[in-house]
Amino acid sequence: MIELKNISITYQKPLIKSCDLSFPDKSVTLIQGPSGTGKTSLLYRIGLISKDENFAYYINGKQITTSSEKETLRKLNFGYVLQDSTLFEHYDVMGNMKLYASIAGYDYQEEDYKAFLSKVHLSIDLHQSIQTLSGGERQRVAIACALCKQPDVLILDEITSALDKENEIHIFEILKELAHHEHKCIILASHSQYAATYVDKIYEIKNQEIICKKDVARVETLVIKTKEKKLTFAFYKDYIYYFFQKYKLLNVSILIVMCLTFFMFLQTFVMFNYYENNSKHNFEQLYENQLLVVENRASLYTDRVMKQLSDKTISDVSSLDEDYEAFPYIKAGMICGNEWIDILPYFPQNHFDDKVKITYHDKGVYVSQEAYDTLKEAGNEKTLTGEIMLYEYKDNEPIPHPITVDIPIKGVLKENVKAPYIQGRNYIYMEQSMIEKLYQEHAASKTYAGMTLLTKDYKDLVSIKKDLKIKEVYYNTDFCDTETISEIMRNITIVKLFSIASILFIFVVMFGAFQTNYLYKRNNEMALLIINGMNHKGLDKLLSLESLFKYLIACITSSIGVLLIVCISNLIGISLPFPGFVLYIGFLCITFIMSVILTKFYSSAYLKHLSPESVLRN
Ligand SMILES: Nc1ncnc2c1ncn2[C@@H]1O[C@H](COP(=O)(O)OP(=O)(O)OP(=O)(O)O)[C@@H](O)[C@H]1O
Repeated sequence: MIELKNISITYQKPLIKSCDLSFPDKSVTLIQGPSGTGKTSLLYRIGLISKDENFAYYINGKQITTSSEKETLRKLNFGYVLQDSTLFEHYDVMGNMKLYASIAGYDYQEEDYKAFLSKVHLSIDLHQSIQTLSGGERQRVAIACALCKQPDVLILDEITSALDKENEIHIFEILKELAHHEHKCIILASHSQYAATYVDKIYEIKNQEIICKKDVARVETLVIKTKEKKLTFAFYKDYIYYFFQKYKLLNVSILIVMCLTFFMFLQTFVMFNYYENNSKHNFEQLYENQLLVVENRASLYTDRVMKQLSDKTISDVSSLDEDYEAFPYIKAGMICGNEWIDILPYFPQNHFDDKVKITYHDKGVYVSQEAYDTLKEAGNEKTLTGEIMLYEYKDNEPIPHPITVDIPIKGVLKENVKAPYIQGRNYIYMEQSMIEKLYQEHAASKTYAGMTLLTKDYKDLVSIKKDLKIKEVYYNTDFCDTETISEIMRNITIVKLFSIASILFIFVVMFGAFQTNYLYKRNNEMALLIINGMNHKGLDKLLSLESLFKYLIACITSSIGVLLIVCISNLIGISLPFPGFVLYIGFLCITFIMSVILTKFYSSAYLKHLSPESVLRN
């Protein structure tokens, strides 16, 4: 037996004054009254649909207070057939019955569904669309759906309004049979003139009072089910599938937004990595991963006075942790006419082949344009013939060693090629190994004016510079302008992060707009699910699984899109890199976490404000 004590209903003005009501088991109770007197409002309270808690609710003498008790009752024990809105429009007849059955934890065969339909005297196709049913058929399908939950209590609101007299009477007979033979507690609100004959108890609402007009029901104890079954994965899967069908356009729009965002996100990574690597490569062409260690600030350029490298500086350099190669710098040069030409060392990594204007021989020295002009005037156009000077140090004073050479000139360097060792432009580049060999052969003591350090990459160079600075060792930095490169790289990273943040921001806004729209369109379905006992956790899970499904489709589609673009661009000669595996997994993790958080955020906010009673009334 269901009992409501001290129930009163007031909206802007009082609708029903305080009273006690009871609804016995194995009986049909009718709530009568003129339109607008509060029958539906009362049914929402009896069916635990309303959030109004201004009265005491008892089942078999036990008071029901918590929302989880109410949820379980709605899920397992109550069946509802409410005015116009108990069917899920996008399901067919069997889809609707299946959904109601699975919410309460039942799974039937086709034959069972046909039996439920025949209980309400319907013999329609199980796969007929709900939208094609007549008003009377809809009402009977709605009763069949409620019966699929095998409810102990049936709440029905104006279910015969669309039926002719014969069918109306038929329905009342069915309800009576269900109450008396299947032991259900049936409570209905109806205007029908025939209803009173078939019911056991009648409450009439008149002048804000409820009076019991008839009571032939025996007091029985309601058998209440409490053992809840968890909703199966199949339930969520079917539900999501059907909803994708119903809101195709909206779902496709959400998917397009997600795909575009993911695509832009990946593409930004790919493009920026390409740009970053390209810039690095270009800088490597422009600069050398090289520096010259000298004894003091005055010798930073080797065309100035150079001091001998001290033991302390040599030991400071040899104690560096980085990966590098060190070569002695031997001060060298030659006098040509009235001009002094510096002889500087070059290494295979200096890529002079890209900087040559004229090539004369396969091997030999490179000369600057100015040195070439000086040599040409002296009649030395294609070979370096004459005396060059190599310096060793005695008591810190440079002592020249004149050596006669006849070396071919490999090529003349372009005019814009500046030698970082010196400030002038009159120079000859000779292979380091050749300078060292000549020095070994002619100098008595091996003393050096400096040390050239070569690193494998830019990163090591930056770190060596830092260490040398700490050790207060002087070095020439003109080989590689690390500050400018770092600044440019930093700027690229900032632009990259800013672009990604903008894309994510657009994603959040667009996703939010679509998701909110999507949820509000589903008000009716969500309200029906809540009424039938699905709690917020279940709905949360449903919406999260939907999002996950969309997320997976968007991920796969956009990844294929990016891979295709990279492949096509490589085929047509633009060598875009593939996004790295770690980068890609990172991207998937970030976007997945964002999708989960956003879905949770939007669905929690939405569910918090969703009132099934208001939704049904609209
Ligand atoms: N949430 C609400 N806020 C304000 N007024 C409400 C609310 N819900 C219902 N009402 C009002 O309460 C009155 C009773 O409505 P209710 O639907 O319960 O009546 P009813 O007897 O079922 O009517 P009918 O027979 O026409 O279906 C109506 O005037 C309605 O406008």
